[in-house]
Amino acid sequence: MDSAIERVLLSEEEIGKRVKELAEEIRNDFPNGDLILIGVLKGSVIFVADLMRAMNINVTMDFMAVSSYGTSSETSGVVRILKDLDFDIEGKDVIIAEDIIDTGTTLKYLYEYLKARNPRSLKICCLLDKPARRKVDIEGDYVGFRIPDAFVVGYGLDFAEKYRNLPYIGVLKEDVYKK
Ligand SMILES: O=P(O)(O)OC[C@H]1O[C@H](OP(=O)(O)OP(=O)(O)O)[C@H](O)[C@@H]1O
Ligand code: HPA
Ligand SMILES: [Mg+2]
Repeated sequence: MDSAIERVLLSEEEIGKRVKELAEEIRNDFPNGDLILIGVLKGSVIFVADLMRAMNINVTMDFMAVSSYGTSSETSGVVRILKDLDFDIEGKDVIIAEDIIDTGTTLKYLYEYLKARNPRSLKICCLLDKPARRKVDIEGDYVGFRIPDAFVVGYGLDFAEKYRNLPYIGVLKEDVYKK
């Protein structure tokens, strides 16, 4: 285990199993496929890659880049769009795939922003949900795990751009981010 990690919250096996279940839930809701899966850079990259391969239906992948955390462990509350979609989503079935809903600031902003482009349907799929920290009213339609209020890294999630490549999700030691 990496020395910056206090404890493993979700093992590689637990994550893999749950991602497959989420993919199946989505496939059951959209059996004809033709979905657009929108990943939110960079945290969702590993989740999106695993989720779409487990779905077994036609999906198109696109990414948006927004940033509110920068290199900190606290959200700035201001969401900036750094990269917009490559495709038009009007009349399409769209799922936003996120690694985590924490305060909800990022997803709330993104949801309203994409809704205004008139997709046929717009759903939220998030691997992790930290309800204790929520500041705005937003819920995932497909939620992997509800987790306690701790700063977590791994499986795409970073602290100051590090630890994204850990295969598990772990709680970061406090002295690493409170220094
Ligand atoms: O619910 P919130 O409080 O808004 O937090 C969740 C968002 O914050 C993180 O992104 P970050 O801005 O760190 O970018 P990254 O994905 O590149 O790490 C995370 O990946 C989510 O997108
Ligand atoms: O717990 C977290 N870990 C990493 N990035 C995050 N962005 C919001 N919450 C988190
Ligand atoms: Mg981050």
